Amino acid sequence: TLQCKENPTIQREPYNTQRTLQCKEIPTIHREPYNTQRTLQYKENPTIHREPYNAQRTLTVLVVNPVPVNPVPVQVDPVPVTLSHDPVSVTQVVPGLQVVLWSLQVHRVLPQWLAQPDVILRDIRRNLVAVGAVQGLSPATLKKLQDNGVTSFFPVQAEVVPAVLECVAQGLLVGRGGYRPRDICVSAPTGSGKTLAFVVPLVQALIGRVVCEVRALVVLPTKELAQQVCKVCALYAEGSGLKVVMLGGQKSFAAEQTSLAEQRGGKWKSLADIVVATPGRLVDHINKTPGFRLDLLRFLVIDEADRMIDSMHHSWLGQVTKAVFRAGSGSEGSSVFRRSEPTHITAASLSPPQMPLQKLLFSATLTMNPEKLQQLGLHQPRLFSSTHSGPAPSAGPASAKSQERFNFPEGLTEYFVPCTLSKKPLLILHYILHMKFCPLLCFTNSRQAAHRLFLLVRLFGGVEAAEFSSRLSTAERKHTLRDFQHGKIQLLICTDAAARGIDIEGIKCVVNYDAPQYLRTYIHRIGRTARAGKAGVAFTFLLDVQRNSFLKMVEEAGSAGIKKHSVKHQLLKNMAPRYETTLKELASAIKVSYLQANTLHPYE
Ligand SMILES: Nc1ncnc2c1ncn2[C@@H]1O[C@H](COP(=O)(O)OP(=O)(O)OP(=O)(O)O)[C@@H](O)[C@H]1O
Repeated sequence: TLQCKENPTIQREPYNTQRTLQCKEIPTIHREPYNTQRTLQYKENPTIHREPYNAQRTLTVLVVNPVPVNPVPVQVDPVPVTLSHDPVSVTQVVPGLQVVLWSLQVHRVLPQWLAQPDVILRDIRRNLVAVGAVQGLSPATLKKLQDNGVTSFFPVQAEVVPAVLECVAQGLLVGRGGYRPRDICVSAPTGSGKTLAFVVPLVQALIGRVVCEVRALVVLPTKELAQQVCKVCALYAEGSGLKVVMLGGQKSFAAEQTSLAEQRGGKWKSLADIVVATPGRLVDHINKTPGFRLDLLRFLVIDEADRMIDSMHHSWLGQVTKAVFRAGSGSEGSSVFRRSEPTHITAASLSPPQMPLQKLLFSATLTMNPEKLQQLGLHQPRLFSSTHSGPAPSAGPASAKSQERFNFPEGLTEYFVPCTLSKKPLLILHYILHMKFCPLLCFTNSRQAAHRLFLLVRLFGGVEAAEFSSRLSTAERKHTLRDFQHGKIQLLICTDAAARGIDIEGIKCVVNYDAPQYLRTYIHRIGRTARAGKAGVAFTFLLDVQRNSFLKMVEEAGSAGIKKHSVKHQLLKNMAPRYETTLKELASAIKVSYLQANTLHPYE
């Protein structure tokens, strides 16, 4: 009998910190002096929810140099083993055997909720569902959808809208069957309609509220995205009495404070039901705005969730959670429903009922890494996904990363364009001027590169171009996006500031002028086209040195196939003389702009 004990200092699971794995070899060890390595497997019950990220362990026993037959069974003392991804080796000298080496290796097995999601069909056009056929929608919601021209739901909406509505079918306090509602995670391709999948049920759930309090909070990574989602919320809340407030720094801090709460009769009253915010601004208001309370928050929507998890080092979620379960907050005195941070479920903890906080996560590239998702403290999560999970990520972060697979929009065609550094500007001009790919969204890897390319295209002439990056002020960025949307700009040269979530109708072509370094970046960039079931093309310019690794990355990620698109040298040749002149003009333009920048900001 071999026994190993887990190190009791493992903190991740509050109520079960030590286990004993017992493995018995059958028959006893002395039968095989020539076969010195065996694998014993101990499988954990996969239904155990307390431990979402590792459900299977392998104990490998290596018996070195066994002595001849010894009929007495070998008893090995329990040895504490710290759980880790790498095999942990322990050496013991055991009577009857010279040395026993054994190791405990953790095999990461995806928990059931991640391995077997509710499937979202990918093909939007062929899987539209008439809104009237979707369960749980109120007549007011149906009317609103009709007014906004939505007659059918996209697959993600047809799955997620009823699932959220089911959680509030018995009111905001309890979910289905009287239980705390499960958190919901949604992984569906770019442009598949995730925004309406949460806006519609949120508005319907809150429409009957009596007192105005912040009950829904939507957090997004950038101002532009927050503004876009805020617009959709406002559109669906219009006429319902629900108030939607945006906190993203578009207005001054004081103006945002005024829109959140006001003092009446010596008491603070909320002026917002739904708040759409960027994390930084949100935390500022939590800490500095009197009357801004989250202690009745019912829904926390985290859009672009994988990116928001990456920004967790700023601890915005911790601040939100603190505000949600703030002890001694105003509502505690006035409400019969006290609120405390959920811990173990006991009969006492369920009475009186308290307002549950339900988290809804959305992304086109939602991480399937349970350890990352763990940071969000999800409650019995339910996953809706259009991606079929691959094999469980094996040990170690590197291998887990390389196996990530995502779904690409159905109508997207991907190409790579072999090129050299000097040919890239000519190629982009060729795409616009000769191939008439307009409007064209072009991504570079830095704001300097975007600016240089913008100057070059402008000097070359014949193309209405603009740049979009952090070089521009918020107002300039807003105007640029609007002009692009209205067709006044043919070529928008941008950084990854425009890669996520931005929804501009009519973009038929995306060009990765600089190949993206990360798969997620690629997926979000190319996802600016082929939205809402429409067709679109994406080109990626690849230098020879980038080619193999990039193509491997894209293929492994689940791309339907990336084709080669070569542009004949002859086609670019005609533009070459003008291009040479432009390059010279560009050199002096950059010099001038550098000198100007240094005169204006001599210390930068
Ligand atoms: N049921 C529908 N009928 C018609 N158009 C819709 C419907 N649902 C969404 N759309 C449109 O589809 C487009 C894409 O939707 P949305 O921006 O919500 O996609 P997304 O999944 O959030 O994309 P991303 O991952 O890039 O953020 C929007 O222009 C939206 O108005």
